Amino acid sequence: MDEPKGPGISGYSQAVQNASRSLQHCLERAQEVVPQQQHQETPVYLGATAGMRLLSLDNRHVAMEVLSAVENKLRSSPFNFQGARIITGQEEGAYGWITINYLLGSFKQSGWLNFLPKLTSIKETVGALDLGGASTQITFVPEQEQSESQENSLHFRLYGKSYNVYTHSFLCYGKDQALRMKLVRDLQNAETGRLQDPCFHTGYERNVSIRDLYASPCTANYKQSLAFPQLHVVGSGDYQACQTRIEELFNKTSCPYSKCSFNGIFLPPLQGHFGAFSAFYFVMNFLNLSAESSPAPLNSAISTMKNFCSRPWSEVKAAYPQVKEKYLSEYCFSGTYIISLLKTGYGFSLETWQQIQFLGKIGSSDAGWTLGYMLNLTNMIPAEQSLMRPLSHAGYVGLMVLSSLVLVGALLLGWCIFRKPRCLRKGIV
Ligand SMILES: Nc1ccn([C@@H]2O[C@H](COP(=O)(O)OP(=O)(O)OP(=O)(O)O)[C@@H](O)[C@H]2O)c(=O)n1
Repeated sequence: MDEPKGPGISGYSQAVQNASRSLQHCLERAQEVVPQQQHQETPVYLGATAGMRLLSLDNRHVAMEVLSAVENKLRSSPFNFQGARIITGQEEGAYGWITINYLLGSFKQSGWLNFLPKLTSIKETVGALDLGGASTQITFVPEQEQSESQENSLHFRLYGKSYNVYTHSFLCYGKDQALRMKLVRDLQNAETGRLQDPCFHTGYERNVSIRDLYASPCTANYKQSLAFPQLHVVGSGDYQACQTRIEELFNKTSCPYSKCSFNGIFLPPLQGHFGAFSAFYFVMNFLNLSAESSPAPLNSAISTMKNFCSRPWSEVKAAYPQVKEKYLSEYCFSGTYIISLLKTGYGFSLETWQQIQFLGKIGSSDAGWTLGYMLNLTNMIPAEQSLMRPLSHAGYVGLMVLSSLVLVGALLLGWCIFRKPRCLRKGIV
């Protein structure tokens, strides 16, 4: 879901209109894909994520209005609408983990997919890294079963096996909110409305409304009265300086546990392979750093970013005329943010970076929380493994012959008992 624009009424009605427009588009697409005779029996669920969690924190009433506008639209669709709700960060992490492990076949350990040899050859489950616009999630099965923080642990029983899973969702650490947080921090020392920003290319300029910038619960605490209504951002394209500013977003000063990621949040030692999807993939794929067979090592990812950020905006724009300007202008920030989040935030090293695979799709399905949400709501993942093995062809034929013989025998016996044919009567009487 798109992020809320701001607390002004026009911003909110804009958010409702945007939600309604994207939904209309989704419904039209679904009506094309699902055969018409199956529309009525096709269940539809709607889950909203961190953009709506933030809107709800800021103005619960408006968030409920958005949800009810969406509900009305879905109710009037030809599908079997089952409900709309805002999911928690913990659910978002868990469903992302379920999706990728379901698609990779890790729960059944059958390894039925062979197009991702690196991940499908693994016997254990794969960790999930999800990056959105407003939040980011990390979810994996740690080596140690006992967790130091109950609020980060989940227990699943799937196909007869138990999983103790670690998960955490960082609200405000999606890439759009992280950029806002960086800008308000930069503003703290600003004397004028002009800001030199190393996370944008040289020659790039953007005006940002100060009111919009502070309109999110992620930035509200930094609010200060400024003499200028607009921030004029001017790019200076410097990866190293950009990284230094971004790293200030991760507070590593105190940790009440044996180990933390940042902001005092428990993180057990990283374990196994990870699939990184959503914006992790969009950005790394654009930068050619997501090769499925062997992702670029951390050092080459850093040199790619250094080189990309230093390119003048006019050159970047000319090289990628097909990419939306909003996305293109932010890839320097986003790529740098991804490296900082994984390296400084979660502590991936040169070695463990190699365990990350950036994934857009697995087979033909999107990697993301939505499939896991649907599998859970429709009870499609059993808690216990079925003990019945499917019959072989020979077994099936044998069973059919045996049941036919039993049936014929039963009919004959019935005929003999009720009709008492002469042959039998003679023998019996
Ligand atoms: N081709 C694309 C598509 C999306 N994005 C960006 O990817 C992010 C994630 O978008 P989305 O998957 O829609 O996640 P959200 O719904 O924003 O996730 P959340 O609410 O959990 O933060 C957004 O910053 C969006 O601008 C991108 O860089 N390139």
